[in-house]
Amino acid sequence: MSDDSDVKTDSPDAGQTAIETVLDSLDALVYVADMQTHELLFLNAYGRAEWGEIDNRKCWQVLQKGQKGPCTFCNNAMLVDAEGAATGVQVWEFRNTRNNRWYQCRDQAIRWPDGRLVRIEIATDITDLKDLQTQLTAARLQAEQLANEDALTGLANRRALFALGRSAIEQARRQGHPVALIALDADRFKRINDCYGHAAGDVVLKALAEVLRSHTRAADIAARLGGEEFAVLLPATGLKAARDLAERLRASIEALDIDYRGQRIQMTCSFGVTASDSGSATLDQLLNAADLATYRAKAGGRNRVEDEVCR
Ligand SMILES: Nc1nc2c(ncn2[C@@H]2O[C@H](COP(=O)(O)OP(=O)(O)OP(=O)(O)O)[C@@H](O)[C@H]2O)c(=O)[nH]1
Repeated sequence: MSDDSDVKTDSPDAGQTAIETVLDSLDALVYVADMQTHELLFLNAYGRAEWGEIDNRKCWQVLQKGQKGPCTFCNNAMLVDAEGAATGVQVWEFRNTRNNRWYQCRDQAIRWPDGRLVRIEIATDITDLKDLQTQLTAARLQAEQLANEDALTGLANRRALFALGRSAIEQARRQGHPVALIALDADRFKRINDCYGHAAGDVVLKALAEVLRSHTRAADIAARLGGEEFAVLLPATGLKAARDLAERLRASIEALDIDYRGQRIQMTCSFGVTASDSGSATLDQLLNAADLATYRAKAGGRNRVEDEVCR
């Protein structure tokens, strides 16, 4: 038995209509362009709705913005090999220059009915996915930063000092360089909190961190170990240079005149300095030696620098 619909789908025209119906129903851009001239041979309904009719134009004239010639990123050359045979599907991601949306493009060279090789592209909009990826990357970077950064001062935290410090010390040991550590502890910080309030104490800790930041090199690691305790790890630095730096830090902190809501706050710190000549000490050993020296600085009257060789 044969009815009207059988007759329609059997005819070449009907077949073409069916294929175009399928292509025009896709939630994706499908286009075909001549690989030599870039003449646009087919654009499905999705493409026409987004970029307009073909109107005897080339692919780059329809799909891209303000170009005077073919796209600099055109991948036609990758779609055929040296013998002119199709190389298969090339998948890539691209941000369209006309609508700024992201697409995953699947490109391929195919034989057109008249025998020439043409380029077919199927491109799906992945903008939402890209936005999500961007948000996830930003969130991951932020989480990594938060995990390594002291929230109040923005300095490295204890965890980061250990993570970064171990590799800095390892490098110093391999190169036979010295490595030094300055520990500092705010003097009578409880009084600052008690007199001016905890928020004022926070402002003072931030000012102290700023002094450390402004006196250290990129390779140094300034960290807040917790509370009012800080440390600076100094790669390729011997005891004498570290002591000199600690003295400059001490004087700069003593000279701070912090304005907190109209009140002037001064502070001092006690410093313990240590160094390992050949970089052979561990970070724990450096911290312990610096702690001993800090303890002596506190016991000796505060606002001073003491040192301790780390063996
Ligand atoms: N504002 C503020 N205060 C903090 C923070 N962390 C710790 N502190 C305070 O720092 C003070 C430390 O006090 P202590 O350990 O007694 O030492 P100190 O008063 O500095 O005395 P010395 O170390 O002996 O000179 C405490 O009052 C803590 O509450 C913080 O993040 N912000």
